Amino acid sequence: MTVAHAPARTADATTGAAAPVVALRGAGVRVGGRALWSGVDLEVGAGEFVAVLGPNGVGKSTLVKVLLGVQQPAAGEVRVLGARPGRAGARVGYLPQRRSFDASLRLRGTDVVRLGWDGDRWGVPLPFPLPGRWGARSRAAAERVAEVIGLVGAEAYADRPIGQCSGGEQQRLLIAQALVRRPELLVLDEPLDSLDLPNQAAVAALIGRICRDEGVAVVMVAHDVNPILSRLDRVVYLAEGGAVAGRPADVINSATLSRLYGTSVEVLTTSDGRLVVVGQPEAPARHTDRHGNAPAGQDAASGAEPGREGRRADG
Ligand SMILES: Nc1ncnc2c1ncn2[C@@H]1O[C@H](COP(=O)(O)OP(=O)(O)OP(=O)(O)O)[C@@H](O)[C@H]1O
Repeated sequence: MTVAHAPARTADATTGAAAPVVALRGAGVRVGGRALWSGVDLEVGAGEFVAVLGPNGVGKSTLVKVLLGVQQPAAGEVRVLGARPGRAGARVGYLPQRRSFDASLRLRGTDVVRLGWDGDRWGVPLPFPLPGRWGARSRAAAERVAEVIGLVGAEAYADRPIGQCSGGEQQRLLIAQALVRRPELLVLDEPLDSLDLPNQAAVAALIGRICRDEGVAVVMVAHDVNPILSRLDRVVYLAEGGAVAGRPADVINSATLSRLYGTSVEVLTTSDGRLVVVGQPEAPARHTDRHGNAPAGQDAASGAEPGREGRRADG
């Protein structure tokens, strides 16, 4: 895989040698007795931004689970911050896919961010100051919470109940929650999902800034690569049985994707520089739920033959 510049490294827990933030070598995974993807080679250095792309159901969220240590790889080697996945604790921040809050939820944005600091130990923070050492810890937490709320630009609505914040505002607060313990790696599962275009652009810019200015490595599952395309260092494109990783231009092109999927895939560039992938094989039949009740042989969304509809990369 082409690496634009040498990734910054951390010490490997076993060997003591310098190690990238994330390293997958020949990694593969099986769920429910079925191989999802295999042969994934990927290195992510400090401050690098990498997107995980591929059709629905191909195993993007499963790759996230592998990085978090929740899902064991079936093949190859996976290291996160120089250790086996799941060992890095607060050094890894995580934003799960599709979280929504009930409008009547009383928890404020600030409380949600604070849960990222000590929610695993204390639940919702106490509303009164604590004395002594606990007071100092509590003040440090409050300062860090205020700092990350500033970092994501959420000051104006952080004291509002989270359920009354917009989708974009909630997403910024959840990113702040994932950042509050100063992670070196941020793993984001479709953080732009269900946001409108201006909010997609704003949250993408925020994530890019976190990478560049804070030196945090970001691995982000994306349904549409376009909002983040200009900010990415690398992409990993998953397919049933295979994968390809590299710089966006080296991966998201007709020749590479046709080779990966074993069928003719066209990557078109629109006049405003957006990528559209045409002919990418649709997800396996398991994902019929995402396509309504289309008649056999017809896709509900596009009316096209399954797997032949145009879609933005990756879609
Ligand atoms: N524990 C499990 N047992 C059996 N199958 C599973 C399990 N977890 C996930 N799967 C299946 O593995 C496949 C990959 O799931 P995953 O959520 O990783 O895909 P994805 O690429 O993130 O999909 P999407 O784009 O729709 O979010 C799906 O077909 C899913 O149903």
